[in-house]
Amino acid sequence: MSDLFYQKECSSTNDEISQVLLYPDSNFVGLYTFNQTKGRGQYGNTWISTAEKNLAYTIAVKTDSISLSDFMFNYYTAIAVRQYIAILTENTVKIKWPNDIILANKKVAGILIEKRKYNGENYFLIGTGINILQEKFDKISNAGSIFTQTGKKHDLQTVVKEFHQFLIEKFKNPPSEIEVLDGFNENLFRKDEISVFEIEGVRQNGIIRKADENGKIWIEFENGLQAFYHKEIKLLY
Ligand SMILES: O=C(O)CCCC[C@@H]1SC[C@@H]2NC(=O)N[C@@H]21
Repeated sequence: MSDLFYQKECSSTNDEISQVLLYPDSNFVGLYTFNQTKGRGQYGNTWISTAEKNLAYTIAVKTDSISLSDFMFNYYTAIAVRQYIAILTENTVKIKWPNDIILANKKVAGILIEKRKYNGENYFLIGTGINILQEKFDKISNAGSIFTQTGKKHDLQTVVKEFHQFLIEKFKNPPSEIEVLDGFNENLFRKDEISVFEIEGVRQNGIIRKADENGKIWIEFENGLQAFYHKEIKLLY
């Protein structure tokens, strides 16, 4: 059964989705709110969102319905969210490795993928926060919303319904791993451009060349190519 549930207020859609995964055959079930009070980001960070301005959404997908490796599924999710926001905004949208969604140089969406077992079934919980109408952001943050970046105000209910259908379609029809990797690299933020990175507190210029099938990013420095895992390197932008 694929359904979409709404909660007026919710701690975290990734945590509360268990309440709506009622049957062993539940798959592609979504839960959303516009008022998430304990949003979680990657690596134990918090995800803070202004009430009634942004979308917090989680879709539960059975792991055995996905043929991609975890790294590739992570990339594929970023590709799908990127594509949806590009279609919605009619703008260029990029993926900042490993899975932040960038519109006009600001992060407008973040993705948190977790694996959990409910009713004896293993699920990917794909949580996406999309900043849609929020007007003000911390000046030093790299965050923005679709509104701050395009000047357009989208209807939250319309967006979530379209987004849910879009993701179901994508997850039911995943392409090959080669296509995922190519699609990811085609939309990689700051690929082939000189950027500033921070490695163990030291700043260095380098050029992003590619993301690989093991989840690493390859960056060219003066002394050659080097590969990094997430958190080993920070792109300053
Ligand atoms: O960029 C990140 O660190 C990931 C942020 C993910 C936020 C979304 S909002 C919906 C879902 N529920 C959560 O608590 N987190 C994810």
